[in-house]
Amino acid sequence: MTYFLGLTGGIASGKSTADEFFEKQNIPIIDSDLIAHQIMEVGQKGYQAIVNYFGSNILNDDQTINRHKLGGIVFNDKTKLKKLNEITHPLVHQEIKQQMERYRLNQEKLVVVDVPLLFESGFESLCDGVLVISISPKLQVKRLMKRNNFTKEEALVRINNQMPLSEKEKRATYVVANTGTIDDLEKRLSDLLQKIGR
Ligand SMILES: CC(C)(COP(=O)(O)OP(=O)(O)OC[C@H]1O[C@@H](n2cnc3c(N)ncnc32)[C@H](O)[C@@H]1O)[C@@H](O)C(=O)NCCC(=O)NCCS
Ligand SMILES: Nc1ncnc2c1ncn2[C@@H]1O[C@H](COP(=O)(O)OP(=O)(O)OP(=O)(O)O)[C@@H](O)[C@H]1O
Repeated sequence: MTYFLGLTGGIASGKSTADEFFEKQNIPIIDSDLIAHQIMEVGQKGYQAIVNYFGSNILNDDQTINRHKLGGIVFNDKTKLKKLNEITHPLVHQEIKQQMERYRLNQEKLVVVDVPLLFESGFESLCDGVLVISISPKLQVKRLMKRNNFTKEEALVRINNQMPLSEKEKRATYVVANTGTIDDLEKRLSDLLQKIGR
């Protein structure tokens, strides 16, 4: 039986950094951010619906969707974020489920399913356990500002568009703090794999 480990957390809490560790252990990852990006590529299922709703001003010169610009729009307008979610989420969820089914059929032992909005979209019921990567609000702001070159205000807007990390921690099966170095995180994840026994 495949064990599906849901992986979630807040924006910039360290999910992708955790994925890098799991990849090094040859554990397959289903990456929903990547899937969301793929479905909005030119000619893919989400592209036209997004352009129809948001208009051609969100396009780059080569007709690809400018995600930075789109992010700037939706994270400052709840109605537009809701609309983007309505377009993208069914497509993303369908692809995640298909990938899960393929791994199940291949009798893969452990698969990590990285879904930033896992609890918000009720995905925990499809997972055998959920790991939340947690950090303090202060560190989250700091890492997000540094990675995305955001002002503090821009970082807070993104964070506040998500379920509070403290709420996610309450709902988690496992919580791993990413408050130290990346080596510390890897050690904690390694201990977790021992615990899960895979
Ligand atoms: C708004 C978009 C274009 C911004 O793209 P960008 O490349 O700048 O960011 P990226 O996709 O890498 O997301 C970074 C992080 O933002 C957060 N985030 C992304 N989408 C959302 C959302 N709809 N609501 C709240 N937080 C979100 C997540 O923590 C995610 O890990 C993009 O995030 C998007 O299309 N979002 C809608 C689809 C979605 O919900 N994706 C999340 C996985 S299902
Ligand atoms: N332990 C750590 N020490 C220092 N920097 C870290 C640590 N863990 C992650 N980072 C950095 O913090 C930033 C956010 O981490 P990461 O991209 O893994 O978060 P994420 O949860 O995947 O973000 P998103 O929700 O946007 O997908 C990155 O720049 C990453 O390199």
